[in-house]
Amino acid sequence: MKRAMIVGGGKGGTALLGMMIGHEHMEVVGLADLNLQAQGMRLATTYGLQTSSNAFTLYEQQLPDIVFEATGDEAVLADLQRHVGVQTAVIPAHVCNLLYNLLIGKDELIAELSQQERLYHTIFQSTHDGMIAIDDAEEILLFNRAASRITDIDHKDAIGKRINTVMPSSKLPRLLQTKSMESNQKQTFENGRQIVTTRIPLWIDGYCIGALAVFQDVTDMVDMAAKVTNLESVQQLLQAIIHSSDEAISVVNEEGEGLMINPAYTRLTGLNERDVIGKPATTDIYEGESMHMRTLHTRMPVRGTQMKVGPHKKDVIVNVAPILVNGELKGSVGVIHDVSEIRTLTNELEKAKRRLRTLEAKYTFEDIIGRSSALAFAKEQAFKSAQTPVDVLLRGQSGTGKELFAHAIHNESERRYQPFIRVNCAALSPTLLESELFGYEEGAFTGAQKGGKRGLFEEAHHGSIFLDEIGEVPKETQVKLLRVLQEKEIVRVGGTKASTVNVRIIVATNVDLEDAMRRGDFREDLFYRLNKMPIFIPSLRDRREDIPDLSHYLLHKINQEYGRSVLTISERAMQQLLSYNWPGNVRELENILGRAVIHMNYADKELDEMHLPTFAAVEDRDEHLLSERGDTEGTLAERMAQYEQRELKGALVAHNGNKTAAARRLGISVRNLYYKLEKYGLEKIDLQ
Ligand SMILES: Nc1ncnc2c1ncn2[C@@H]1O[C@H](COP(=O)(O)OP(=O)(O)OP(=O)(O)O)[C@@H](O)[C@H]1O
Repeated sequence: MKRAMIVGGGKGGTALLGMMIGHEHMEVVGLADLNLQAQGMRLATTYGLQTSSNAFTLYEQQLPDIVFEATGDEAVLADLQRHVGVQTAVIPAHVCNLLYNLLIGKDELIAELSQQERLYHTIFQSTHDGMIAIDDAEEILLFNRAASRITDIDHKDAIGKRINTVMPSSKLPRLLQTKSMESNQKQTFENGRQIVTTRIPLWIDGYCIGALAVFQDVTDMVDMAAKVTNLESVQQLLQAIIHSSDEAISVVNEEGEGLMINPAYTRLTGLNERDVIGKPATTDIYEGESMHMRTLHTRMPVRGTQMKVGPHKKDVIVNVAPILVNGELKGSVGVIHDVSEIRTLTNELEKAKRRLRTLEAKYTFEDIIGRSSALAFAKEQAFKSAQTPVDVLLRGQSGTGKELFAHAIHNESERRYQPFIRVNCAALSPTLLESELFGYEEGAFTGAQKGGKRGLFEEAHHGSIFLDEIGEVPKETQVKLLRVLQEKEIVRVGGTKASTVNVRIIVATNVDLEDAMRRGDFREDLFYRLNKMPIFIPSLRDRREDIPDLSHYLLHKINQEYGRSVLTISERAMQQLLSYNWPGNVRELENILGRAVIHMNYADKELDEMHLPTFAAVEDRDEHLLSERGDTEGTLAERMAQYEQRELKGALVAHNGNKTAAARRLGISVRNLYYKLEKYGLEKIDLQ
């Protein structure tokens, strides 16, 4: 064991003395200083050391092997060396100071430390941050409790060891070279703990005497952050999925309070987040019991519940499922499928199918435009009769929409998927009409088809037959019709066997049937049989309030037919349309609008007065034709003939030369009209 003497009894010497007490190779034998401090004195006295204010005297008394100079006063040391040649070592003042401040484990010394120093020590040991200091030889000077906890290394195994032998991954030695601070560096220790550390070079009096690391264990934080980040991204993902869905989705918590909805939900129900989030689902959009609440109570999914939701009472199907996490109820999620569109499409499809099947019955009650009470009454009667098997008589002027009604009745009845056969009784000769309606047996007449032919009544079996212009049916055929109406039986032309047909008969006429009866042209029994369910379709002039709606509807129809895009009708044009008398009813309105659109430029978007014919002129011409009546001389027959000619001309003018329409308006057959025009030389009448 070497005998050591310490020169410098201030803090540095005291600290050095403290370090060496109990050292296995070194025995301190004296402490010399001009100005010995109280702590040094006490420590020396406790351990029975010699103290002196004169280093030479003390040397001579103790004759140590080595003299440590702990104050940095190298002059004293140099003198000693020169005079006695003893081995000396200089402990720089900063090292001494560091030792003094950081010295641990020597309870006696600690007890001597000042209040402030004790406070530093307590903080240093109790701080949650790990602290490791090394000296300029990379040896660990300092290793606090937190450092032990984080590194799993006992401070006793660390103090005094080279840091890399204890902690191979330590970057602290690097600072001795770089001498620059490294803040908030991430590092993973050998035991897997992750830390964030700040490494600080230690400077005293311009010397870098070591390095200090202050670090925190962030392993738990990193784990948590990873979890949080993960959770956040999962939540965002979930939200993105829910938001992009076209199905309306709502999520509630276990209490049934709204947590989340998507835009589709708002679109469907009209409710936004403010109305739903945090609000109880007990008073939600659904009629009756809340599906969410039912699911939360039963913990069972609810599937395929049909409901009507939102301001527009849309048809929806609701599915709700409980949200169970590890068997614990966390809420429920509801998905609402809007099926109204599917319903509409299905209806459209049905309509299309119907059209295909029946070829003819294209219109429904929705296609009958007009809100006037007169039309509404007729529609209501027709609608009601459609629900029953009753045969219907449609009456009204030409062009009022009788055929439209016949279609609508068929399509509203339970026969809608069965045939709808339309027959224009005025367009066929009496014999042809009979064979068409009732069919014929083989050899019934010359040219009759081999094997005979089914009649239209048979074709219409289970469906409806629409006999238009019933007033034109010859009297012989009327008898047969009566039989069908009464017995639902037909006998083919040339046949004897009656066969049953299940047909609803809808007939229409613009002829005054009572008058025809009086004239003997129409059978009374047939009339009364038909008159069970008469429906009168009002003339357009008697429901002028329907003209705007009808005009726009027809304009749209014309646009589609002609590939045009006329959007509006000007105020003045509408006034014109409203003031006209409409002898040709809706058909005439459609014709006039159609002609106007044809004459418009492609760029024109508004139908104006100038596009319409001069109604005044049309009416004047009618007036003129009528006023001529009074001035005419001649016999009754001549005057009758003249009157007839004017009526014929008037009807042709009103219908723009359309002979079928003119004949309809006059209540005569087309054949008859041709005959009369020929008779009066009016075939090439100038309509302008
Ligand atoms: N209320 C209405 N809504 C929409 N379009 C209508 C309406 N009434 C008639 N129309 C249209 O007017 C035209 C004439 O109608 P329809 O052929 O049904 O009349 P009608 O009374 O049967 O005529 P006619 O006695 O000359 O046979 C058709 O193109 C029809 O679509």
